[in-house]
Amino acid sequence: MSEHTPSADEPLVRIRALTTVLGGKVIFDGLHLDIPRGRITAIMGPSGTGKTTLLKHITGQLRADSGQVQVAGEDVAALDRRRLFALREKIGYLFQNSALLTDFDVFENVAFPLRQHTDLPEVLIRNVVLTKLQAVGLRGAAGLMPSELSGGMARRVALARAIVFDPMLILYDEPFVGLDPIALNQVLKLIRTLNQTLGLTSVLVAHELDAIKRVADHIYLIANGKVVAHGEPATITSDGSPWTRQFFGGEADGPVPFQYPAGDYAEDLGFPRRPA
Ligand SMILES: Nc1ncnc2c1ncn2[C@@H]1O[C@H](COP(=O)(O)OP(=O)(O)OP(=O)(O)O)[C@@H](O)[C@H]1O
Repeated sequence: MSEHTPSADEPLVRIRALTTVLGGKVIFDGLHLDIPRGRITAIMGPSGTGKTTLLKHITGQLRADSGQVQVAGEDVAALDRRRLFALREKIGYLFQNSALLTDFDVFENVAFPLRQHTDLPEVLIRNVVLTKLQAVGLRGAAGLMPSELSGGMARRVALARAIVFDPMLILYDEPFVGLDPIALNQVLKLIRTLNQTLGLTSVLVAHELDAIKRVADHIYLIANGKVVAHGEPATITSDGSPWTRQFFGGEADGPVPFQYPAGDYAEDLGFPRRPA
């Protein structure tokens, strides 16, 4: 790809002065953020704050209005189509809904990206798929259909598929939603184990603070288009700032107001205006 060879302690993802406007709304307003290599980084923030949008910037699905998103030393916006696809092959993406193909069994779901993007012989496809299924503990489920899987199993199959190209980076978007405690623990354990054994870098978007505390090395809290807090789970949640107090304390009112901006209440109710 490029001639730039990033060093091991350079962040894998470097976001600088990112500004994004969608539908007339400012989502990011000069966002700065680093995703260090080999670590598990959690991105948290109120609903609609732009967490999924941030993941789309990292994969180059979305262009910024200004600022820069660098992945492995490359400016994502400057990549041509071919190099963008090459970059995307090195990024695994796990969605909340798992997005398995319902007409294909587990084996074929994991094999799908290999069949789409490579000419590997069947024997190698089989080898890769079974290795990935073994890594998520589901080699024995290769012949099951998605309808026969629990929510936790479906999430693990999707994870096997997300690592099929041995990515350098894996993006988890709401991976814990709807999981029972056992499945949640299995997914947490997998995120941690895969990060270590495959030498991955992981980015995790989620709302479940308890789960995040157990798996993430550090947390970015994003609100109003910027990073409002950053730190290790043990310290960030008690740093005393109004943002962390409201977000991690689950307070209904604070920097994120309870009331959506509105006009004058009395006027809305049709009361006569009071003289000034
Ligand atoms: N293509 C688009 N056009 C216009 N607005 C968009 C578009 N995509 C996202 N948005 C808006 O951008 C904001 C951020 O959306 P995003 O899905 O990134 O938030 P989020 O932090 O992931 O939210 P949640 O926690 O609820 O999943 C939302 O207000 C959303 O409505």
